[in-house]
Amino acid sequence: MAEWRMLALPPVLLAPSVVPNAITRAGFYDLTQGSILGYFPRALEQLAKLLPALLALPWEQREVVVMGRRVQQPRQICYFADSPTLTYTYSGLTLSPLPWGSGAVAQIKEAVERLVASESAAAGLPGAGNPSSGASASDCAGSQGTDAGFSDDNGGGGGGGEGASSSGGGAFNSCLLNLYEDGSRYVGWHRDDDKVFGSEPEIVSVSFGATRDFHLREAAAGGGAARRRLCVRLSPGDVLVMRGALQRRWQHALPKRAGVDGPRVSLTFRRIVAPEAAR
Ligand SMILES: O=C(O)CCC(=O)C(=O)O
Ligand SMILES: [Fe+2]
Repeated sequence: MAEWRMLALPPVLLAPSVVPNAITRAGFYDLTQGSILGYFPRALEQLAKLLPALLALPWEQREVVVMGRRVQQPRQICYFADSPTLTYTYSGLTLSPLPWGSGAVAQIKEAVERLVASESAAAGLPGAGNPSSGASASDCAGSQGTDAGFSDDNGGGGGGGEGASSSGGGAFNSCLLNLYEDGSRYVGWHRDDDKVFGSEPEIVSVSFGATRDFHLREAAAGGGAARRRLCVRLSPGDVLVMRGALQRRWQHALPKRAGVDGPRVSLTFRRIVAPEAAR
């Protein structure tokens, strides 16, 4: 039975008999051996009003290569970053970033950075950083007229001046957004363990629109044991932090859900610490 170690104060262990495979309380959890998951329900609920602006972004359904076959992704995506050099390539697809600008995505970015810093500090965890360090929405707003809307002074990755592990907190330098038009749209099991994000990436997601279930499972079970699994129900304004060994030891997915008619948008904030352009 899963018994997740909760890191935040008060140090409450989830009772397996009550919530064996779900996390419903706010806090940081160590799922296994430094695989950190933070869950902050409704933390950015006040930004749910931005859903119409998010839906109006230039979404694209893109083609990827899965096991040698070209297929359309079962969702739409949109990608933002600090600089045009922060491309992101996965499954044969290279994403070229849009600049943050000063709209909904920039607003959410700033709120996410503040939230992660304050929750990390409250839990006594590293990653408290300086919530307004590095590239902020106001930096970008003040830099219109530079390279197609990109700011001059923060290109090249390594946001916040942190080390290559990327778990150090501070500003995010990129964001992959997903649009799931209804319950037939999904993302399959995967890990966001690409080299560009460093060895211990921190990825923070924010959800808006329809409520959907986010699933996690151990990438490999230890010693012949069954893989552990976990489900987190994500509602508008919910924030999920993935840190430490989580991308190495666990996979995640957002499965199809019959009966969900409305769209869901997720923003997944990341730090590119080893830009593809620099290789
Ligand atoms: O939509 C979500 O919450 C998950 C998206 C995800 O896993 C990803 O963008 O890598
Ligand atoms: Fe992911």
